[in-house]
Amino acid sequence: MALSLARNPIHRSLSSFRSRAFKCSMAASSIRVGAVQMTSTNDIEANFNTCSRLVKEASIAGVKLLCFPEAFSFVSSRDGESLEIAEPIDGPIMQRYCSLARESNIWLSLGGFQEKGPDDNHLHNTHVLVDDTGSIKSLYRKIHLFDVDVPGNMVYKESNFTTPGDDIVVEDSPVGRLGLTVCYDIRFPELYQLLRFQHNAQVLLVPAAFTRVTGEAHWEILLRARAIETQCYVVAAAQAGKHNEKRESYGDSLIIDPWGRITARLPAFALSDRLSTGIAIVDIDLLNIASVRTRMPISEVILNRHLFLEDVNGFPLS
Ligand SMILES: O=C(O)CNC(=O)[C@H](CS)NC(=O)CCC(=O)C(=O)O
Repeated sequence: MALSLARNPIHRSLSSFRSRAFKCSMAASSIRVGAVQMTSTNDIEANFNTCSRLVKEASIAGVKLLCFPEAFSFVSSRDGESLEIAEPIDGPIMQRYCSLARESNIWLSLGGFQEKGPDDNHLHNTHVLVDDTGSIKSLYRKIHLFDVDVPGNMVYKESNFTTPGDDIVVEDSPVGRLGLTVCYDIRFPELYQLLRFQHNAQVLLVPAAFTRVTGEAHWEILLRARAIETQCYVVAAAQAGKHNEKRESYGDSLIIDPWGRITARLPAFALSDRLSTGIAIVDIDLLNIASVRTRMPISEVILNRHLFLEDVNGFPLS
Protein backbone atom coordinates (compact mmCIF):
# COMPACT_ATOMS: atom_id res chain seq x y z
CA MET A 1 0.00 0.00 0.00
CA ALA A 2 1.42 3.37 -0.95
CA LEU A 3 1.47 6.03 1.72
CA SER A 4 0.84 9.67 1.15
CA LEU A 5 4.08 11.55 1.79
CA ALA A 6 2.53 13.98 4.21
CA ARG A 7 1.38 11.14 6.45
CA ASN A 8 4.62 9.21 6.26
CA PRO A 9 6.68 9.94 9.39
CA ILE A 10 9.96 9.09 7.69
CA HIS A 11 9.33 11.72 5.09
CA ARG A 12 8.01 14.20 7.60
CA SER A 13 10.92 13.86 9.99
CA LEU A 14 13.55 13.95 7.27
CA SER A 15 12.02 16.83 5.33
CA SER A 16 11.43 19.04 8.37
CA PHE A 17 14.97 18.26 9.43
CA ARG A 18 16.40 19.20 6.05
CA SER A 19 14.70 22.57 6.06
CA ARG A 20 16.10 23.31 9.51
CA ALA A 21 19.55 22.17 8.45
CA PHE A 22 19.57 24.67 5.59
CA LYS A 23 18.74 27.56 7.89
CA CYS A 24 21.42 27.14 10.53
CA SER A 25 25.11 26.60 9.97
CA MET A 26 26.45 23.60 11.83
CA ALA A 27 29.11 24.06 14.52
CA ALA A 28 32.11 21.75 14.27
CA SER A 29 31.15 20.10 17.55
CA SER A 30 27.79 18.94 16.16
CA ILE A 31 27.33 15.41 14.93
CA ARG A 32 24.15 14.02 13.47
CA VAL A 33 22.39 11.17 15.21
CA GLY A 34 19.23 9.25 14.33
CA ALA A 35 16.80 7.11 16.35
CA VAL A 36 14.78 4.54 14.44
CA GLN A 37 11.20 3.65 15.24
CA MET A 38 9.88 0.43 13.72
CA THR A 39 7.54 -2.52 14.23
CA SER A 40 9.63 -5.67 14.11
CA THR A 41 7.97 -9.07 13.75
CA ASN A 42 9.15 -12.69 13.74
CA ASP A 43 10.18 -12.28 10.07
CA ILE A 44 13.97 -11.78 10.26
CA GLU A 45 14.28 -11.09 6.53
CA ALA A 46 11.55 -8.43 6.50
CA ASN A 47 13.04 -6.72 9.57
CA PHE A 48 16.47 -6.69 7.92
CA ASN A 49 15.02 -5.13 4.77
CA THR A 50 13.38 -2.37 6.81
CA CYS A 51 16.63 -1.72 8.70
CA SER A 52 18.60 -1.69 5.46
CA ARG A 53 16.27 0.91 3.92
CA LEU A 54 16.46 3.08 7.03
CA VAL A 55 20.27 2.90 7.14
CA LYS A 56 20.39 4.21 3.55
CA GLU A 57 17.91 7.00 4.32
CA ALA A 58 19.89 8.03 7.39
CA SER A 59 23.17 7.98 5.54
CA ILE A 60 21.79 10.28 2.84
CA ALA A 61 20.61 12.65 5.59
CA GLY A 62 24.18 12.83 6.98
CA VAL A 63 23.59 10.73 10.10
CA LYS A 64 26.84 9.43 11.68
CA LEU A 65 25.25 7.17 14.31
CA LEU A 66 21.92 5.42 13.73
CA CYS A 67 20.25 3.79 16.74
CA PHE A 68 17.81 0.89 16.38
CA PRO A 69 15.29 -0.26 19.02
CA GLU A 70 15.43 -3.36 21.19
CA ALA A 71 14.57 -6.53 19.25
CA PHE A 72 15.12 -4.74 15.90
CA SER A 73 16.01 -8.02 14.22
CA PHE A 74 13.27 -10.20 15.69
CA VAL A 75 10.18 -10.08 17.93
CA SER A 76 8.86 -13.50 18.83
CA SER A 77 5.21 -14.41 18.47
CA ARG A 78 5.32 -17.45 20.80
CA ASP A 79 7.31 -18.71 23.79
CA GLY A 80 10.63 -20.26 22.90
CA GLU A 81 10.88 -18.71 19.42
CA SER A 82 13.63 -16.25 20.44
CA LEU A 83 15.81 -19.10 21.72
CA GLU A 84 15.44 -20.91 18.40
CA ILE A 85 16.76 -18.00 16.35
CA ALA A 86 19.45 -16.80 18.83
CA GLU A 87 22.92 -16.70 17.28
CA PRO A 88 26.48 -16.01 18.40
CA ILE A 89 27.61 -12.43 17.84
CA ASP A 90 29.80 -13.54 14.91
CA GLY A 91 26.85 -15.41 13.33
CA PRO A 92 25.28 -14.64 9.93
CA ILE A 93 22.57 -12.22 11.11
CA MET A 94 24.91 -9.81 12.89
CA GLN A 95 27.38 -10.07 10.00
CA ARG A 96 24.71 -8.73 7.66
CA TYR A 97 24.08 -5.76 9.96
CA CYS A 98 27.85 -5.12 10.12
CA SER A 99 27.88 -5.06 6.30
CA LEU A 100 25.15 -2.41 6.33
CA ALA A 101 27.32 -0.22 8.55
CA ARG A 102 30.35 -0.69 6.29
CA GLU A 103 28.45 -0.11 3.04
CA SER A 104 26.85 3.10 4.28
CA ASN A 105 29.84 4.27 6.34
CA ILE A 106 27.74 4.76 9.43
CA TRP A 107 27.91 3.75 13.10
CA LEU A 108 25.03 1.52 14.25
CA SER A 109 23.63 0.99 17.73
CA LEU A 110 21.86 -2.36 17.53
CA GLY A 111 20.02 -2.62 20.80
CA GLY A 112 18.52 -5.88 21.98
CA PHE A 113 19.96 -8.56 19.71
CA GLN A 114 19.13 -12.19 20.57
CA GLU A 115 22.66 -13.42 21.30
CA LYS A 116 23.08 -17.13 21.96
CA GLY A 117 23.52 -17.59 25.71
CA PRO A 118 25.46 -19.90 28.00
CA ASP A 119 23.06 -22.85 27.43
CA ASP A 120 20.23 -23.88 25.09
CA ASN A 121 17.58 -22.39 27.38
CA HIS A 122 19.05 -18.92 27.68
CA LEU A 123 20.06 -16.05 25.43
CA HIS A 124 21.58 -12.64 26.16
CA ASN A 125 19.63 -9.51 25.27
CA THR A 126 22.64 -7.75 23.77
CA HIS A 127 23.16 -4.16 22.63
CA VAL A 128 25.81 -4.25 19.88
CA LEU A 129 27.73 -1.16 18.78
CA VAL A 130 29.17 -1.34 15.25
CA ASP A 131 31.52 1.29 13.80
CA ASP A 132 31.49 2.73 10.27
CA THR A 133 33.93 0.08 9.01
CA GLY A 134 31.53 -2.67 10.07
CA SER A 135 33.56 -3.78 13.11
CA ILE A 136 31.89 -4.58 16.41
CA LYS A 137 33.23 -2.05 18.93
CA SER A 138 31.39 -3.21 22.05
CA LEU A 139 28.68 -5.42 23.50
CA TYR A 140 26.40 -4.64 26.42
CA ARG A 141 24.23 -7.43 27.81
CA LYS A 142 21.00 -6.21 29.42
CA ILE A 143 21.39 -6.27 33.20
CA HIS A 144 17.82 -5.65 34.38
CA LEU A 145 15.35 -8.23 33.06
CA PHE A 146 11.66 -7.47 32.59
CA ASP A 147 9.85 -9.78 35.01
CA VAL A 148 6.70 -7.74 35.39
CA ASP A 149 2.95 -8.24 35.66
CA VAL A 150 1.73 -5.32 33.55
CA PRO A 151 -1.70 -4.12 34.72
CA GLY A 152 -4.39 -4.89 32.14
CA ASN A 153 -1.84 -6.49 29.83
CA MET A 154 0.19 -9.65 30.48
CA VAL A 155 2.88 -11.14 32.68
CA TYR A 156 6.39 -10.84 31.24
CA LYS A 157 9.15 -13.13 32.52
CA GLU A 158 12.25 -12.25 30.52
CA SER A 159 14.49 -14.09 33.01
CA ASN A 160 12.87 -17.41 31.98
CA PHE A 161 14.93 -17.36 28.79
CA THR A 162 17.56 -14.64 29.30
CA THR A 163 20.83 -14.54 31.22
CA PRO A 164 21.55 -11.02 32.47
CA GLY A 165 24.87 -9.31 31.84
CA ASP A 166 27.04 -7.92 34.59
CA ASP A 167 29.25 -5.36 32.85
CA ILE A 168 28.76 -1.64 32.46
CA VAL A 169 29.78 -0.57 28.95
CA VAL A 170 30.89 2.76 27.48
CA GLU A 171 32.51 3.34 24.09
CA ASP A 172 34.08 6.38 22.46
CA SER A 173 32.58 7.35 19.10
CA PRO A 174 32.43 10.37 16.78
CA VAL A 175 29.32 11.40 18.75
CA GLY A 176 31.18 11.39 22.06
CA ARG A 177 31.36 8.76 24.75
CA LEU A 178 28.35 6.44 24.51
CA GLY A 179 26.76 4.65 27.47
CA LEU A 180 25.03 1.43 26.39
CA THR A 181 21.82 0.28 28.09
CA VAL A 182 18.59 -1.53 27.10
CA CYS A 183 14.90 -0.78 27.76
CA TYR A 184 13.91 -1.81 31.34
CA ASP A 185 17.38 -0.63 32.54
CA ILE A 186 15.95 2.91 32.35
CA ARG A 187 14.09 2.29 35.63
CA PHE A 188 17.38 1.81 37.54
CA PRO A 189 19.03 5.23 37.88
CA GLU A 190 22.18 3.93 39.60
CA LEU A 191 23.31 2.36 36.31
CA TYR A 192 23.08 5.77 34.62
CA GLN A 193 24.81 7.49 37.56
CA LEU A 194 27.75 5.12 37.09
CA LEU A 195 27.80 5.60 33.32
CA ARG A 196 28.03 9.34 33.82
CA PHE A 197 29.97 9.90 37.03
CA GLN A 198 32.38 6.94 36.93
CA HIS A 199 32.68 6.30 33.19
CA ASN A 200 32.15 9.84 31.83
CA ALA A 201 29.42 8.99 29.34
CA GLN A 202 28.11 11.88 27.23
CA VAL A 203 25.33 10.19 25.27
CA LEU A 204 23.13 7.50 26.82
CA LEU A 205 21.56 4.99 24.43
CA VAL A 206 18.25 3.37 25.45
CA PRO A 207 16.91 1.06 22.74
CA ALA A 208 13.49 -0.11 23.88
CA ALA A 209 10.32 -2.12 23.33
CA PHE A 210 8.20 -0.57 26.09
CA THR A 211 4.71 -1.91 26.55
CA ARG A 212 1.89 0.42 25.63
CA VAL A 213 0.58 0.51 29.22
CA THR A 214 3.92 1.25 30.93
CA GLY A 215 4.95 3.56 28.12
CA GLU A 216 1.90 5.76 28.55
CA ALA A 217 2.53 5.94 32.30
CA HIS A 218 6.32 6.28 32.54
CA TRP A 219 8.38 6.43 29.31
CA GLU A 220 8.97 10.15 28.74
CA ILE A 221 9.37 10.95 32.44
CA LEU A 222 11.99 8.26 33.02
CA LEU A 223 14.03 9.27 29.97
CA ARG A 224 13.95 12.98 30.70
CA ALA A 225 14.86 12.35 34.33
CA ARG A 226 17.94 10.34 33.29
CA ALA A 227 18.99 13.13 30.86
CA ILE A 228 18.57 15.85 33.49
CA GLU A 229 20.28 14.05 36.38
CA THR A 230 23.25 12.91 34.25
CA GLN A 231 23.46 15.98 31.99
CA CYS A 232 23.78 13.65 29.01
CA TYR A 233 21.98 13.40 25.70
CA VAL A 234 19.57 10.46 25.74
CA VAL A 235 18.78 8.64 22.50
CA ALA A 236 15.80 6.30 22.89
CA ALA A 237 14.87 4.31 19.77
CA ALA A 238 11.57 2.51 20.27
CA GLN A 239 9.52 -0.33 18.88
CA ALA A 240 6.02 0.91 18.03
CA GLY A 241 2.69 -0.69 17.24
CA LYS A 242 1.44 -4.23 16.86
CA HIS A 243 4.09 -6.95 16.38
CA ASN A 244 1.63 -9.86 16.44
CA GLU A 245 -1.69 -10.89 18.01
CA LYS A 246 -0.31 -10.59 21.55
CA ARG A 247 2.39 -7.90 21.55
CA GLU A 248 2.30 -4.19 20.97
CA SER A 249 4.83 -1.49 21.83
CA TYR A 250 4.45 2.12 22.83
CA GLY A 251 6.66 3.94 20.32
CA ASP A 252 7.45 7.63 21.01
CA SER A 253 11.14 7.46 20.05
CA LEU A 254 12.89 10.41 21.69
CA ILE A 255 16.16 12.29 21.52
CA ILE A 256 16.64 14.45 24.63
CA ASP A 257 19.37 17.01 25.26
CA PRO A 258 21.40 17.39 28.50
CA TRP A 259 18.99 20.07 29.73
CA GLY A 260 16.12 17.57 29.47
CA ARG A 261 14.55 19.14 26.38
CA ILE A 262 13.00 16.82 23.81
CA THR A 263 14.77 17.72 20.57
CA ALA A 264 13.28 15.05 18.28
CA ARG A 265 10.38 12.65 18.59
CA LEU A 266 8.30 10.17 16.61
CA PRO A 267 4.66 9.41 17.45
CA ALA A 268 3.55 7.17 20.28
CA PHE A 269 1.70 3.98 19.37
CA ALA A 270 0.29 4.50 15.89
CA LEU A 271 -2.84 2.79 14.69
CA SER A 272 -1.17 1.44 11.58
CA ASP A 273 2.16 -0.36 11.80
CA ARG A 274 3.28 1.19 8.52
CA LEU A 275 2.82 4.64 9.96
CA SER A 276 4.97 3.82 12.98
CA THR A 277 8.24 3.50 11.02
CA GLY A 278 10.63 6.45 10.81
CA ILE A 279 13.82 8.18 11.95
CA ALA A 280 14.10 11.01 14.47
CA ILE A 281 17.21 13.06 13.68
CA VAL A 282 19.17 15.62 15.68
CA ASP A 283 22.62 17.24 15.68
CA ILE A 284 24.20 16.37 19.00
CA ASP A 285 26.35 19.25 20.24
CA LEU A 286 29.23 18.27 22.51
CA LEU A 287 29.75 21.93 23.48
CA ASN A 288 26.18 21.97 24.77
CA ILE A 289 27.02 19.13 27.15
CA ALA A 290 30.05 21.04 28.44
CA SER A 291 28.01 24.21 28.83
CA VAL A 292 25.20 22.56 30.84
CA ARG A 293 27.76 20.83 33.08
CA THR A 294 29.80 23.98 33.71
CA ARG A 295 26.80 26.13 34.54
CA MET A 296 25.33 23.54 36.88
CA PRO A 297 28.29 21.58 38.29
CA ILE A 298 26.45 18.69 39.96
CA SER A 299 29.35 16.29 39.35
CA GLU A 300 31.51 18.19 41.86
CA VAL A 301 28.98 17.47 44.56
CA ILE A 302 28.32 13.88 43.56
CA LEU A 303 31.96 12.88 43.11
CA ASN A 304 32.81 14.36 46.51
CA ARG A 305 30.21 12.24 48.16
CA HIS A 306 32.41 9.45 49.36
CA LEU A 307 29.48 7.45 50.72
CA PHE A 308 27.52 7.66 47.49
CA LEU A 309 30.41 6.25 45.49
CA GLU A 310 30.94 3.40 47.92
CA ASP A 311 27.28 2.54 47.60
CA VAL A 312 27.16 2.46 43.84
CA ASN A 313 30.57 0.83 43.53
CA GLY A 314 28.89 -2.39 44.61
CA PHE A 315 26.77 -2.28 41.47
CA PRO A 316 26.01 -4.32 39.45
CA LEU A 317 25.03 -7.00 41.91
CA SER A 318 27.30 -9.99 41.52
O1 LIG B 1 11.56 -10.00 24.17
C1 LIG B 1 11.65 -9.27 23.18
O2 LIG B 1 11.21 -9.56 22.06
C2 LIG B 1 12.32 -7.96 23.35
N1 LIG B 1 12.45 -7.59 24.71
C3 LIG B 1 11.50 -6.94 25.35
O3 LIG B 1 10.47 -6.62 24.83
C4 LIG B 1 11.77 -6.58 26.78
C5 LIG B 1 11.76 -7.81 27.61
S1 LIG B 1 10.27 -8.77 27.52
N2 LIG B 1 10.81 -5.59 27.20
C6 LIG B 1 11.04 -4.71 28.15
O4 LIG B 1 12.10 -4.65 28.76
C7 LIG B 1 9.89 -3.74 28.39
C8 LIG B 1 10.15 -2.75 29.50
C9 LIG B 1 8.94 -1.96 29.80
O5 LIG B 1 7.97 -1.96 29.09
C10 LIG B 1 8.92 -1.14 31.03
O6 LIG B 1 9.95 -1.00 31.73
O7 LIG B 1 7.84 -0.60 31.33
